[in-house]
Amino acid sequence: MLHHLRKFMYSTSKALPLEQLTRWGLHNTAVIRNASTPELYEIHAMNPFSADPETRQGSISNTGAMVAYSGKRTGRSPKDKRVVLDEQTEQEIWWGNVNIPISKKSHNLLEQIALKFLNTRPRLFVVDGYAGWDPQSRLRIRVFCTRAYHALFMQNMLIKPTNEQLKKDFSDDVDFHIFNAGPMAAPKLVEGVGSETCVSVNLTDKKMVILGTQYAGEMKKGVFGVTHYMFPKQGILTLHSSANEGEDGDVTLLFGLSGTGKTTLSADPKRKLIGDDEHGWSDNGIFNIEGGCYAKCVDLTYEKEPEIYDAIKFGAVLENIEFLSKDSREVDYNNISITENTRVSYPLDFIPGAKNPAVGGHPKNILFLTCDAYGVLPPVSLLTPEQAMYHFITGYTAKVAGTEMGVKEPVATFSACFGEAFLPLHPTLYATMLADKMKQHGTKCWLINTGWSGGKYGVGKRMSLKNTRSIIDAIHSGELANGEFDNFEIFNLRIPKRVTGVPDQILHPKNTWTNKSEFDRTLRSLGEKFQQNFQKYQNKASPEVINAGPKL
Ligand SMILES: Nc1ncnc2c1ncn2[C@@H]1O[C@H](COP(=O)(O)OP(=O)(O)O)[C@@H](O)[C@H]1O
Ligand SMILES: C=C(OP(=O)(O)O)C(=O)O
Repeated sequence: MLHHLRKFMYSTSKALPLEQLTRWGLHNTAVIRNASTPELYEIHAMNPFSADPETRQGSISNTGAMVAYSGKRTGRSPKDKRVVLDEQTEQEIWWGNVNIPISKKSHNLLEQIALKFLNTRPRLFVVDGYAGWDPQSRLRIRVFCTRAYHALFMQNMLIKPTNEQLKKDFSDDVDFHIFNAGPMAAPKLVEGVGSETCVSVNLTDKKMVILGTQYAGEMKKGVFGVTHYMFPKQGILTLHSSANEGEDGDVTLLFGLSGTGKTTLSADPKRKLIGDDEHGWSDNGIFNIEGGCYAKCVDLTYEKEPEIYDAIKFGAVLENIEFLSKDSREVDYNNISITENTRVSYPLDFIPGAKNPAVGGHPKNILFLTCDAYGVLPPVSLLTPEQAMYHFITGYTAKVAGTEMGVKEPVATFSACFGEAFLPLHPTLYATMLADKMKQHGTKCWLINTGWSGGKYGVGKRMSLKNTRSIIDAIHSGELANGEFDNFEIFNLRIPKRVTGVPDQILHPKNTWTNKSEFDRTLRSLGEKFQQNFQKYQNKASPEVINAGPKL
């Protein structure tokens, strides 16, 4: 049966030139490159509902999405990420907690182990695609992996080349390789490896090895990290943001850490989606780095997020969800027994009206989304250019449960550029580029709290999506920029007096707290945390930017 299937499946029309395999010592003969979605579904569904959660391939949902399980790791593993320290990277990289060094020798050992694994699997998938919609600066990415789910995921997340482009751009070398041997544990005996998981990047030789994690997000964020290294060298700023475009062509960027609302809020029926997570800002404007979206689907309902709900169909990949019943294959979005970080990946064009090509002009508005677990930051405030720099470098939010392993409830965190985990270079480099571009294009910047209101986590409630959406509508209509403002104490932010569709009393968060002195204490304590955090940037930031922070 398997033999028959193989003969049937492995068409040679998209075959990879042999030397592109042998140069790595790859001799697996069952190679499938840029497989069609049905082919991937057939392979994927061969082993549904295996008793062993580590190996179960998965199944298909009642709406036609591929359903897959990533095993033990259901979020990214930032503590297990390594970057090769060599002559080139030694001076360039922002070494520390985010970029943990590993020797070239160890990386090469991991690569050899991964290649052995790829050689011994029943089949090897190759995914070739672009990162970046701007033809002038796009990167050619090649992924080797052994699970149909990973192949479909990356075929969604990279920009799909036509058969002609495949021949022209992907026959020789490419710009970056990913060797995904995720189902195999990392050998702890290799120096520099800290656990059974290791994601090791060699920025000089442009390759990445994944061992001991099958969480698909590791691949897409791996590509993002590389663009953060390569694009700024060409004057292109990389952004951990979503982007959309209004009827008049005005572009908005929505920055934010995981779970703050980039994907949810950028899917807006009144605006065209450019992308939900990763963008570049060049002299030509904004371009999406990806070909697809990767949305959280915990508690998803049609009523709250119709565009995302409807995107869960044939060609989408649902990761780590449970069914309401196995008979119906209907998905239970409220079930978090596997993880809170249930996800769905789908191509951009699954969102009605998404832009193709996914590019836009220079942004008119930038929204910093922060999910404040203390419930003291206002739902919206307008930032001066100096405050914009301060808050960009600070990158305050609460990490919500799920996306990173080990986070169980919201934890206040400061993540530079709203994406510290993906920055190979020092944050002030990206912050300076942002300041220059904002100044050049007259971009306005707003801080939006999509987190708690009426008290901290456990006491208050998450800001309603309806109110956040009304706030964003009022930014887009120009109502807020032209309206009146009050001053918000300690942080000295301008908060609007009124926003259409939003109750006046929630605009100043103190009004939503029953215990006012507790509010004052919590606000002051958050201000202190900001100041403490900013100390590490004190000698690199200008006095104006330092002065734009909270005053106690
Ligand atoms: N006020 C709000 N604004 C944005 N998202 C909210 C809000 N309240 C609840 N949410 C939920 O928070 C999650 C945001 O996730 P997502 O948009 O995928 O974040 P990101 O793309 O930034 O990682 C979604 O599950 C969304 O339903
Ligand atoms: C997929 C990820 O990003 P986000 O949560 O921002 O979508 C991730 O960080 O693993």
